Amino acid sequence: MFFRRFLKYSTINSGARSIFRAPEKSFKFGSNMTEIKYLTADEATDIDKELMGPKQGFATEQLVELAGLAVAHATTHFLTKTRSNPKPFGEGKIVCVSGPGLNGADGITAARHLKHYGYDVLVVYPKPTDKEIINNLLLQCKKLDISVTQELPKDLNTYDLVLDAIFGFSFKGDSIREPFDKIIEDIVTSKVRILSVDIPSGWDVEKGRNGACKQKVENPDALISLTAPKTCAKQFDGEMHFVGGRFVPHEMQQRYQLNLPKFEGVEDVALLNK
Ligand SMILES: NC(=O)C1=CN([C@@H]2O[C@H](COP(=O)(O)OP(=O)(O)OC[C@H]3O[C@@H](n4cnc5c(N)ncnc54)[C@H](O)[C@@H]3O)[C@@H](O)[C@H]2O)[C@H](O)CC1
Ligand SMILES: [K+]
Repeated sequence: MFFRRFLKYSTINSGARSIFRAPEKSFKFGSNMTEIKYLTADEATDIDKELMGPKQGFATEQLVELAGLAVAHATTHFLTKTRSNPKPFGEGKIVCVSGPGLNGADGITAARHLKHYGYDVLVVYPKPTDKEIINNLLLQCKKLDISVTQELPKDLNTYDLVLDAIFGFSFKGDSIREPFDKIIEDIVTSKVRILSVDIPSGWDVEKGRNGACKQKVENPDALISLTAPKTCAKQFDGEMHFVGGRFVPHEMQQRYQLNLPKFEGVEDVALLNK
């Protein structure tokens, strides 16, 4: 049984580092292969609410920290192992573009971790807020000498990666309001590769790029689905699709039949096969 499981997984090697590549179908003992769960919008919201409510007792800050750390790890895996121009760990310029909600908070948290890893990081936070959680995260970045601006850098094309942390599963509507409409347009028309956090911004949680919104991060190069992939992630056809955030209690995983892949060692991200 273990041998069969082993055969279903492959490892991507890059020097001494490796990351577990899990199949989109994860193994369930004593049964056939069971597909990883793709969440509807309602399921994603329910899981989020339950985790942060009295039933499970997680603080928002805790989940954002765990999500942001997973985003930082997925970013390093992508930049060190991408088929085109991979870079040594800690080398490269990353611009994190953060929206007004918790998707943005995940990105700002990732930016802080990436700076500790040695990356040259810029945070673009276009719409100032009075949310304490976000302002604390921005302060932590500034204390680490990470520049925080409201506009994209003029030399965007010199960056190695854009972290798309603009909108996650609470995005709604058939158009994007200012200033994010222009920002998304500038990102997608640049040459910089994009790693989207949880959902490519502007995609519908279920209909994906076929949703009503015309402005969107149409073709990200990488995606990290947090907690579990949303239905839209079935349409992702970029280079690397990670699932990240190793914090869902086992009972919840079973009740929602998430069928998450096994995370290798201390990894909090797993790469899903396409
Ligand atoms: N599931 C988990 O365990 C965790 C998920 N996390 C991340 O949080 C986001 C969802 O965060 P939320 O705050 O609910 O919303 P968003 O960040 O997706 O965005 C809401 C934000 O966007 C504005 N907005 C909505 N539609 C539009 C529009 N058409 N134009 C302009 N602006 C729009 C809205 O007003 C709000 O301000 C999830 O995806 C994960 O990334 C956390 O990490 C916690 C753990
Ligand atoms: K996003």
